[in-house]
Amino acid sequence: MLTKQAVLELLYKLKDPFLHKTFEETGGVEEVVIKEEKNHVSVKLAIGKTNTAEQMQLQQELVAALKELGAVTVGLRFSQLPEEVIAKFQPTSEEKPTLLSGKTDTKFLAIASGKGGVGKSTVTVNLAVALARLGYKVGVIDADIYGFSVPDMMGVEERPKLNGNKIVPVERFGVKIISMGFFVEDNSPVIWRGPRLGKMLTSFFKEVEWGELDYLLLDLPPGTGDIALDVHNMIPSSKEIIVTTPHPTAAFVAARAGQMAINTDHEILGVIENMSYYESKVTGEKEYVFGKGGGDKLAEVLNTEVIGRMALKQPFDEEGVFAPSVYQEDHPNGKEYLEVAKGISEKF
Ligand SMILES: Nc1ncnc2c1ncn2[C@@H]1O[C@H](COP(=O)(O)OP(=O)(O)OP(=O)(O)O)[C@@H](O)[C@H]1O
Repeated sequence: MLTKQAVLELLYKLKDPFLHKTFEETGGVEEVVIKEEKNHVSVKLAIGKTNTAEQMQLQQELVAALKELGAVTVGLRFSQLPEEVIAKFQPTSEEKPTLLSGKTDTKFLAIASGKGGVGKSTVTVNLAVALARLGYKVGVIDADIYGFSVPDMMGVEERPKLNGNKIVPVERFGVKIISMGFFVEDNSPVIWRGPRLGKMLTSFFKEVEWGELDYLLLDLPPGTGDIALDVHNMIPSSKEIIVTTPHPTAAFVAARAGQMAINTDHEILGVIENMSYYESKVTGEKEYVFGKGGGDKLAEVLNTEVIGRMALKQPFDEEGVFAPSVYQEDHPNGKEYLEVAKGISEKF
């Protein structure tokens, strides 16, 4: 039965993942609200340290346990316990250098688009694989938090493991991947709010055991909203690629994303025009099904160049390999991505 009493009993027994004391001892249960008619429960917990791998694990366990109690939807909010309470249980905490501290040789490459569905994630995934094919050590952060798709596109079914308090990214085609998709249950109704999403993203940099990386690619949320802006501001120094289709309207919208990159001091490396053309299987002729000129127009507006044009074409069917959006090395788009990756590695 989903009652406040039952939820409180459950919470009191759980331990703060950072302080290793029960929430009864730390006094960390701040709020429990139940909406009976919707079988919804929302819980506010104060913990020793927020946005850690341990918090993510606690979230997963908590959602599962609350559902077992009968909750259909769950809202979780975390905040930090007051310093004096933390000090009582944990006298010191040390700040370690991280990927975000600027003491890293990793090059950040963000992939942005003006709107959804133009192929931004497809470009991210294939550029990452192409850079790995060239021998670089590559990571991908799927920062498209609401619309995460990188794991699916690369055919990743497993979830990351923990090593101590660090998250070990999943590796596929030589690319290390981290995605919000790994921390959300399938079709989970967990409600993620704006600021929390931003903090989650920080932990993707700080709490993940990336090892040495030459390139870290970021699949940005589409558009120019808050999250996209948060992400732009969060990365210390990043070059950016803007993806558009050849349609003039798409390019017009993409220009706003480009402007956002410029406003946040991210240098634009170039434009990739995706779904540029369709090559007829019969005549070999190129048909410009989505129009022509969008990429060039965008590049002109942003004072940059078109660094790649990808055909409207699915990857080859490959027996035993499930990666719906990864182009093979001998695929026309696979070859084009390799050229783009070479160009990027020469410039950057
Ligand atoms: N060059 C291409 N040829 C054929 N299909 C493509 C191509 N590029 C992308 N697609 C398909 O188009 C759809 C949208 O692509 P994708 O998810 O990469 O776009 P997106 O811009 O990241 O969208 P969102 O931001 O909404 O997640 C996917 O189904 C993808 O497989």
